[in-house]
Amino acid sequence: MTLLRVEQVCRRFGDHVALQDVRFDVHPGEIVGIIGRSGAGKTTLLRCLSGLERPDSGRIVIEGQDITALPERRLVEIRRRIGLVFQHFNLLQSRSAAGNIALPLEIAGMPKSARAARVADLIDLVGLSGHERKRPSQMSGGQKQRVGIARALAGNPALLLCDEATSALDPETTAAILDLLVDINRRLGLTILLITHEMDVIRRIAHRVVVLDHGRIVEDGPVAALLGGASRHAVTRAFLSEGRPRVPDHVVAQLRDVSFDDAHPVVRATFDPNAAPSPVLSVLSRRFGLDVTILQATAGDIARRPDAEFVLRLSRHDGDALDFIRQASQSMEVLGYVPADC
Ligand SMILES: Nc1ncnc2c1ncn2[C@@H]1O[C@H](COP(=O)(O)OP(=O)(O)OP(=O)(O)O)[C@@H](O)[C@H]1O
Repeated sequence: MTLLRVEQVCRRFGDHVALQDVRFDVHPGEIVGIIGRSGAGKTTLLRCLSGLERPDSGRIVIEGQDITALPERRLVEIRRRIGLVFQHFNLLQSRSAAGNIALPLEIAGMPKSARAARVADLIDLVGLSGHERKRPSQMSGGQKQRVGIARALAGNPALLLCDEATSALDPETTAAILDLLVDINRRLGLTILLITHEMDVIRRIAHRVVVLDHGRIVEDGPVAALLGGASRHAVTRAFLSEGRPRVPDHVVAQLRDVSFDDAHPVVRATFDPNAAPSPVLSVLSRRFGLDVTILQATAGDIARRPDAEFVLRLSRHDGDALDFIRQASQSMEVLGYVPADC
């Protein structure tokens, strides 16, 4: 079953094409990240998905309803099925945390007692107990975003659309808000679509990533597969290289694409610590007679699965040894070759 289907969506502003033939599906319970550089069309897509803007052509089908064909009056009902979380929270300064969360319920005409109970549940869900009476000016960025998320969840949406929801937050608060989104996804089975320009956000919580570039989708696939080296597009590779172990500058300066006499291959390999352990480095040394230098290493978290990534320099080119690393690792790529004295 598909919760959201985007079919051949196009949107132009004068001569400028902001979205071109955009198509993807989102299934119930998925966390999908849409990533793109500035001007890629993310905001335009989000505005189309939330019914704030109509595409020039194509269809956007939410729970079987084509929202591009609906009159404004019916669109209001569909918008209730979508919760929106904003980068700058968009809270009413004159209202408390509880008052902000209650607002969509008031607008929907929910009776006062039911409203109070629902708000109390939401405050609890987003971890804001004890802060319900605070005004936005008395809250931290993370607390304000928790209010924003609770308000978006108030109407029991089928889909949560997050527009750069953590871009205004520091790294620690970002991690806490992303943890909250994962928790909500797991506990409520809620489908989440994140719009971001930060690969780290995708890496941490998304199941699938859609890469948008110049208004077109250039990649759509499981996060683990793309991080594992399945990506083909330069824009995706540029995003993926963010936050990965940096190849030392003196190595980059001497890195060549093709092998040469006495060349030392430089290899990037990712290992899953949950997989059966394998003494990779000592096998390379004993079986293949290679010296292995660790140039960089990092331990991370890909879509909640631990991983470890290394940049290694081998003492000589050996096709069988490279095949061995490929088989022993989750993903492996030869970055290039450096001279012996590098
Ligand atoms: N109302 C508009 N009128 C004219 N051009 C627009 C309008 N809205 C967006 N655009 C253009 O469409 C393109 C996509 O813009 P959009 O805001 O969707 O990109 P974005 O990926 O969200 O960028 P950012 O990350 O910088 O917010 C840009 O070139 C932008 O200048």
